Amino acid sequence: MDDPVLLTGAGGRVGGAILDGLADEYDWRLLYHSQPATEPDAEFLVGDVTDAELMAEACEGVGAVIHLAGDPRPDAPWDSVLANNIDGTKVLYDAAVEAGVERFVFASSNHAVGHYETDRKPDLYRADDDFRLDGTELPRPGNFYGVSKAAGETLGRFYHDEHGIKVCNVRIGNLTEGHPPVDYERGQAMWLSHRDCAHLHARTLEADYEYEIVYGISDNDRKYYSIERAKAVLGYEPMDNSADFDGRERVADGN
Ligand SMILES: NC(=O)C1=CN([C@@H]2O[C@H](COP(=O)(O)OP(=O)(O)OC[C@H]3O[C@@H](n4cnc5c(N)ncnc54)[C@H](O)[C@@H]3O)[C@@H](O)[C@H]2O)C=CC1
Ligand SMILES: O=C1O[C@H](COP(=O)(O)O)[C@@H](O)[C@H](O)[C@H]1O
Repeated sequence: MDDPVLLTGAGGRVGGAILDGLADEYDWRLLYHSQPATEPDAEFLVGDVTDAELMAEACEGVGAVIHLAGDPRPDAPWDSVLANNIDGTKVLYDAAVEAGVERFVFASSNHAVGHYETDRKPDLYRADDDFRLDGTELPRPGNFYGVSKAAGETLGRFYHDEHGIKVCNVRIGNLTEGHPPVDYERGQAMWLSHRDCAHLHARTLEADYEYEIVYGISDNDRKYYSIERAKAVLGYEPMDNSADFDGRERVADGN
């Protein structure tokens, strides 16, 4: 991707992981919700994704959008996900299509499919369980936040079919820095390390696809999300595995 890349939610956790790994790799245009504490090294804007005029400005001349901005709380109330996640994504898609943006990468979530776990937990969190979701299944959100992520994926389906924009929905697992979640089997099964997060998003900017739903987790021994689609379509080559950690300590380097 030679053209500038718009990164919304740049000041958040996922945005930090992407910029840590890829700051020098792309010509970034960053969207912050409020004025960042330190001056970013890249071009930036401040405002809300529901602001259509600002999103038109944000999308002008960009080749790709990585859309992270939104309310990330699994227990977020309906009013918040409706405005920040659903309406914000729709406003940004409109601006991207109008500006002729080539591809749109959407931060979806494990919570879009949370209810597949209901009758299978805790077994599916364990390494010897071979149940896998692969992205072809229908959404089964476990909360309104998950509903908003399923809605974002469906908006992408519409804008792809209607306008031809390339869309990659990444159902992100649980991003934590340095080590997987401690004493949390679900989190270890869906851990996404910072470097795998950055690499995966680089692949979403480089690979050839039309409309995709992939899972964004590291290559954990415990897993119930398949990463085969991300490997095959995007060329994702994760480096980390939550099984290599004992609590906060890396005790092996299996991958
Ligand atoms: N951190 C994780 O493990 C996961 C994150 N995700 C998704 O990834 C995205 C980023 O998540 P995090 O970085 O963890 O959250 P975060 O809260 O650290 O970052 C989100 C950023 O978006 C901004 N934002 C929120 N509403 C906005 C609006 N209306 N307009 C402009 N900016 C707005 C916030 O100010 C914040 O800087 C979210 O869409 C979240 O749902 C999905 C699955 C897992
Ligand atoms: O989508 C998200 O998922 C992760 C993992 O969910 P959790 O319920 O196991 O914590 C969550 O940490 C993150 O905040 C959220 O945006």
